[in-house]
Amino acid sequence: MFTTIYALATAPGRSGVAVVRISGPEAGSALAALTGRPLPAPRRAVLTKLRDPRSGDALDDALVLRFTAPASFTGEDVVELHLHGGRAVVSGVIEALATLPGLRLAEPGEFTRRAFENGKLDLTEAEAVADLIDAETNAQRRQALRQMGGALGRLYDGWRERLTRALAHIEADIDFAEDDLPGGVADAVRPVIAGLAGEIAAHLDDGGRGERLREGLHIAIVGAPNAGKSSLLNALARRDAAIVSARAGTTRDIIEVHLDLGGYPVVLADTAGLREAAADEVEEEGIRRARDRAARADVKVAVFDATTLPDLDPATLDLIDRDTVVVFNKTDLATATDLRPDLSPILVSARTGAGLKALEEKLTEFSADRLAIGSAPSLTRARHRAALTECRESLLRALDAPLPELAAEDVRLASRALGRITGRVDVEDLLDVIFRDFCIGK
Ligand SMILES: Nc1nc2c(c(=O)[nH]1)N(C=O)[C@@H](CNc1ccc(C(=O)N[C@@H](CCC(=O)O)C(=O)O)cc1)CN2
Ligand SMILES: Nc1nc2c(ncn2[C@@H]2O[C@H](COP(=O)(O)OP(=O)(O)OP(=O)(O)O)[C@@H](O)[C@H]2O)c(=O)[nH]1
Ligand SMILES: [Mg+2]
Repeated sequence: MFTTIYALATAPGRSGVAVVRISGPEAGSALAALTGRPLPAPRRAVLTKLRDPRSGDALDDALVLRFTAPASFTGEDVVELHLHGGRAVVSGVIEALATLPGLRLAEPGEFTRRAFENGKLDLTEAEAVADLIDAETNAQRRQALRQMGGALGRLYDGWRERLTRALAHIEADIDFAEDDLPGGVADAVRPVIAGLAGEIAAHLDDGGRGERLREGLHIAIVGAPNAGKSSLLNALARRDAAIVSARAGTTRDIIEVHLDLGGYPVVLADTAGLREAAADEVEEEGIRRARDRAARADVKVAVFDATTLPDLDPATLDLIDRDTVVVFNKTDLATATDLRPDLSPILVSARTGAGLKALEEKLTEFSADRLAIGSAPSLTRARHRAALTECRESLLRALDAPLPELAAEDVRLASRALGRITGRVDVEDLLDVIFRDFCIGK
């Protein structure tokens, strides 16, 4: 039914070891063609010479490993070639595989897609494989591992089972009722549906933490020109990411750096200094982008120049809300910094590094507050959120339905919405979109 696919599973380029993975019915014969020997026992690594089957040219002394269907990652016959990670070794092996009948290069995510299609993983677990590969911080890794272990899928499958039973109840009522049906859903089923609608609402009302943990918390640095925003970004990033100069209006484009704050992923953005009289239309556009980023950020760092105290830039003051950390910068130059305790400013010097640790701690606190996940699994994608919202709406409609037949149809829709998240029902149209974002070889 499936062709046999192959791809480099490790990162491209020169490396210590490179792994080429082959999956499908011809995986074993491909291995035999490269070694010219009988197949090794499954799940046993064997050191062997690989040769180009046409020329007999030596390709590598490799460690090879095979898995037999269905006991493999994809559920198919799988062969792994653990090669010396030289470019010519890898390209030689890939070219040799290309000449074998019934084999073709895998598309991004195709191994994992096959694992899904062979029932090894549900869709949330497959998505978690991609998330684990993309995980850059401990908290992201923990969330991905939990989902890959099936926690989210089990939650949704459990809900779906409850709906299946509720549906059976409603259908029995329809079958056995006398001519005069009482309207709507029977009293026995009502609390089941209402209860589930409530659980889904609570699950949805998580402040988007699972999704944010995947994407990273967006923090925008805002303030007047020359306040030291770019200097602060560089100090927090510990590299020279943004241009710093004594001229007001230096930064125009948004400069992003990725930080790991106590295991939480953060996308920190430097923005153009806010002022009324922009020097030109380029700076004007920069300020527009700065305001836009500030509006969309999860958290803002409002930077003020402490040397101008007690004057504080009004445009920056305007942006302060409960998601804002106030920073007084250039405290190495300022004399009076004990003003405006109402703003709880963090006193820093981007130049000397004073106060940066306190700022990092404050931002870590914000990140933990916005991103920390509890013991229950969180939804991690807009796709999950949309399906759950649809599910809940169908359940609420079922409760209001004037006829049991209509209620049954709404419960069916609700159940299908859940089934689409885990990939139990009609997902064909979704799969291309989901697996497109995977790495090649995964
Ligand atoms: N060399 C190598 N390392 C790897 C992978 C791989 O494919 N190859 N993985 C790939 O992502 C991950 C491990 N994931 C795997 C998941 C399932 C099976 C597997 O053989 N499953 C069988 C048998 C289960 C068992 O023995 O308990 C099965 O599910 O039936 C293998 C690897 C990470 N490390
Ligand atoms: N003494 C002192 N100077 C600083 C400090 N932080 C920044 N500066 C200086 O202030 C000037 C402006 O710094 P930038 O980081 O470019 O300021 P900015 O807020 O990014 O400015 P724009 O991009 O124009 O909005 C530069 O000359 C910096 O060296 C500080 O903590 N102490
Ligand atoms: Mg700047």
